[in-house]
Amino acid sequence: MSISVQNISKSYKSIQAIDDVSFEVNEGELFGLIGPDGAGKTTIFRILTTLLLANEGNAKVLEFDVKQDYKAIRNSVGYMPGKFSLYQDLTVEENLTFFATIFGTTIEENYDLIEDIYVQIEPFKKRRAGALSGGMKQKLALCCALIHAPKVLFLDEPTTGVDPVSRKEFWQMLKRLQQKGITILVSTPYMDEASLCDRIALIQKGKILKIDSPSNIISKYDKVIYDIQSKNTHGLIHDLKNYSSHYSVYAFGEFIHYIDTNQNFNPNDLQDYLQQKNHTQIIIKPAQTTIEDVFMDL
Ligand SMILES: Nc1ncnc2c1ncn2[C@@H]1O[C@H](COP(=O)(O)OP(=O)(O)OP(=O)(O)O)[C@@H](O)[C@H]1O
Repeated sequence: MSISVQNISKSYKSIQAIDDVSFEVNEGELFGLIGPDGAGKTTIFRILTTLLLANEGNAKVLEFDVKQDYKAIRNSVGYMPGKFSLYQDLTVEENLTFFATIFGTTIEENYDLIEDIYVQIEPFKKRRAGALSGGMKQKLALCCALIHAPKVLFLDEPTTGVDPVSRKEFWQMLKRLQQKGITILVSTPYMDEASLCDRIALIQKGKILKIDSPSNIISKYDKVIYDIQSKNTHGLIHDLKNYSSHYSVYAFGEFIHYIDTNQNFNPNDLQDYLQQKNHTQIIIKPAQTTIEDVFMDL
């Protein structure tokens, strides 16, 4: 077991940031904390990286206790905080040297671990970190978190504000790091990234609502979702919400996702209803369930 969290709670004055959270991350696993802003993800990261004490519960990282063994944890984990963690006025190279030095190592010593990532930013090594693009900042921050060869890597919303191509590349990098034996706990508000993790915890309002592999979470979802479209999207949402047997209606990409309460739901009846409401170019077809759909129904 690389990470073990047992019944952790934390409040900031009257705000209950996390409430009785428990989960475990296996050695070498890529585990995702998936949830919207304010769900409590950063609080969990800060407790596990020994920057914040929980009010209740216990947590261990690499068998070290977050309270008693905080020094050992700090030496053996890498942390990439959500908010930009680099020194904006230092260059790429200076930032990396700084992080290597505080961990008593050098860039050369662990270069093989960061090489894949560093070669992409090396052409800009004399540029100040503050003048890098979002994707490049993210790669540099990852290099800095890796420079002391941590066994566990904590990545808090590493892809927030990063363009889709860089996001994709970033996840490919994470997979390669995982193959090198690093355990990774990553958080993201992007539901499409959830499917790239081995297991995920869906978290909302400080509580973990589900923990499983993305495929199990989807296959255990027992409702049938329909993709619905018509020429008048705004009116469609309104009319679907007024359909007497509707269960849920929400925009999903170019379609509306619709779930009916009736087990014997007949799409033709809904088609007739929408035609009566003067909708045209109506499409009703079964949709693929996604993690986002499961989340919407929690
Ligand atoms: N220092 C603090 N003082 C008071 N409230 C806080 C503090 N830090 C976090 N909170 C509150 O605790 C809750 C959980 O915040 P947290 O930052 O852990 O969530 P998050 O899932 O990481 O979201 P975000 O991406 O917005 O940071 C939120 O309601 C937040 O407003």
